[in-house]
Amino acid sequence: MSTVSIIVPATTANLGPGFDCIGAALSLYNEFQFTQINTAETTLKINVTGAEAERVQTDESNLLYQAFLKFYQHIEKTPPSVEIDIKLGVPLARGLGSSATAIVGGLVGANLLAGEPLRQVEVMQLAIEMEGHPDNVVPALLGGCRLAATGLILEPQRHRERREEWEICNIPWHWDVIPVVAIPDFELSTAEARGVLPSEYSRKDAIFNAAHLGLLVRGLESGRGDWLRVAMQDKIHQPYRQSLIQGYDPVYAAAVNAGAYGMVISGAGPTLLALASTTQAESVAKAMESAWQEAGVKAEAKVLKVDFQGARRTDVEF
Ligand SMILES: Nc1ncnc2c1ncn2[C@@H]1O[C@H](COP(=O)(O)OP(=O)(O)O)[C@@H](O)[C@H]1O
Ligand SMILES: N[C@@H](CCOP(=O)(O)O)C(=O)O
Repeated sequence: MSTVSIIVPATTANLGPGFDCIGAALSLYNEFQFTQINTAETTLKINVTGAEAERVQTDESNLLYQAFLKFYQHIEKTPPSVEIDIKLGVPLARGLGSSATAIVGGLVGANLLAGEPLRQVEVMQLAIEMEGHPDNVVPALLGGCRLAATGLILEPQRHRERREEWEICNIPWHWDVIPVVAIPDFELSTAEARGVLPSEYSRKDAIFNAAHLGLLVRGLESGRGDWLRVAMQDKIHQPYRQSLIQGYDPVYAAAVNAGAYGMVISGAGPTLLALASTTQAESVAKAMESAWQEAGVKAEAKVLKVDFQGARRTDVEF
């Protein structure tokens, strides 16, 4: 019988203008333990603890287990019987990458149990395939703030474009840029929040986001609040999602009035993310929480750190 324990950080994806391509890992964690059991037939037992534990499936449809199965399918081996313990620290369906923790957790746990036949880059590839976009699974796996892009190869004879492998770029994060999240007590599924987005955009909006993403990267690196204030604006997803988030406008006003550089929707929402200096972060958190409460929504705000390690094993010392 062998056991591995890992933690996987929450993420905040998009950061305003970087829809589907940039995200950062945060100091909020899900913990997963995998115990391999030797039985003739493949069996599964899942135990879940923590807030909203009853909302997580404990059968084969569990997303963590789906990722575990995908790993074994990929290496063309029969999955072993396993008991999985899940300790939830990342709230579900709030735009903090709970699904990414499950996908990364299932793949990393399976890889460790199997004796690490896959390299980290291969695990990452599988995770992106499962999630459908890289901006939450990549920082969840690697930690830090990461930008992901692929090259496209034209295949004229087949009338299509094919993706090359992902290029992952580490985006330096200035020590005085502090992530503050305000998490409301209602859920918004990523699928629903993607469903309200248009399929095409104007050239004006594309140029707006290209410029703002460039400025965001330099703002995060330099810690320049004047750049971040402008850079966090976006025309690709936020204008369409704000109406799904009751209280967005007053919480935005409260965050900026309390000294935040700016505020954006975290991932697909409904959590709202402000970036602020160390000296302002606590007051920004309090202001966001109260504004949300005044708008009739119970919410909890947290001053977090960027997690620079990503998914990691916790049952062995390195
Ligand atoms: N620890 C977990 N174990 C299993 N499944 C999970 C876990 N965390 C999240 N999920 C699945 O992911 C879903 C939420 O995904 P999603 O709507 O993308 O929101 P989020 O923004 O939190 O990633 C949950 O409803 C659940 O099905
Ligand atoms: N780019 C995606 C990110 C979804 O992140 P999540 O944390 O909400 O799962 C999107 O905005 O749809």
